[in-house]
Amino acid sequence: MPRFAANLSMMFNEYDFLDRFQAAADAGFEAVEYLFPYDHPAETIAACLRKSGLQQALFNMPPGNWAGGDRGLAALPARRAEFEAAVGLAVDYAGIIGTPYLHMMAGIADAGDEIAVRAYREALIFAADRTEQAGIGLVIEPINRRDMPGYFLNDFDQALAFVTGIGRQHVKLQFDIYHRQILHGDVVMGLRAMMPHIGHIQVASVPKRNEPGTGELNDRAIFAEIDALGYSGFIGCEYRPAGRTEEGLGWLTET
Ligand SMILES: O=C(O)[C@@H](O)C(=O)CO
Ligand SMILES: [Mg+2]
Repeated sequence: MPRFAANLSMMFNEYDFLDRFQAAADAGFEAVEYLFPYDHPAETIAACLRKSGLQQALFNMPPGNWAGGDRGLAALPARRAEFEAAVGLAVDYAGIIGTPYLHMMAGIADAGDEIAVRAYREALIFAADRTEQAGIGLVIEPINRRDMPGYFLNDFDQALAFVTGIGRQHVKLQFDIYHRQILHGDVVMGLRAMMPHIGHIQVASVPKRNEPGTGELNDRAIFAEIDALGYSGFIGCEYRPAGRTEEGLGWLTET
């Protein structure tokens, strides 16, 4: 049975962000992930983890101006200085919070534009160097363009090519089952083919992005496959609960 991390950006939204840690622990989770911790001092987040006895599974590097439409900066050459500062801040936070992985978002850019591709490749090398020095894993995640229109990294083979192209042990793929199903389907074959390069996995039902087991996929069979493939990390529960978070956790005990 895989181990699950509550995604505090989507789950437990009934509570203030800092209270979501204890709520996740009380609900039986042993780990958490979230998009961005940067509204709070890293020491405060670390204290929440300690107090609730939770492990940190993953968080994202600062994405630029999220409210203004930014979804990462890596493929945007004009934002390079801001990107480098974002990597620095994320690594500083990771040093205090502790996390096995940081997720570098790509940004809104044309995946066929050579300038964006070059910028992304260079950004990936920069982030790989900084995270390697800090002893942290780095992941990149293909995201479907229905949820994130114009997102640069929107294909699993494209993402895998960047991972294998850079050829660094600590740079891996973030395999979000929800995005995989929307983009390509063939989830189990994708997991089998890519598992040596997968650093982190996330799950939600398709198409509603609710609790696992409520959509078009047989999530239980997929979890069994992930186990059989020897994945030892956490699966991030990156879903929007259909109702109150705690009331929708039956799938966790049934898995
Ligand atoms: O799947 C997603 O959307 C996330 O994992 C993310 O990092 C950006 O929103
Ligand atoms: Mg995801």
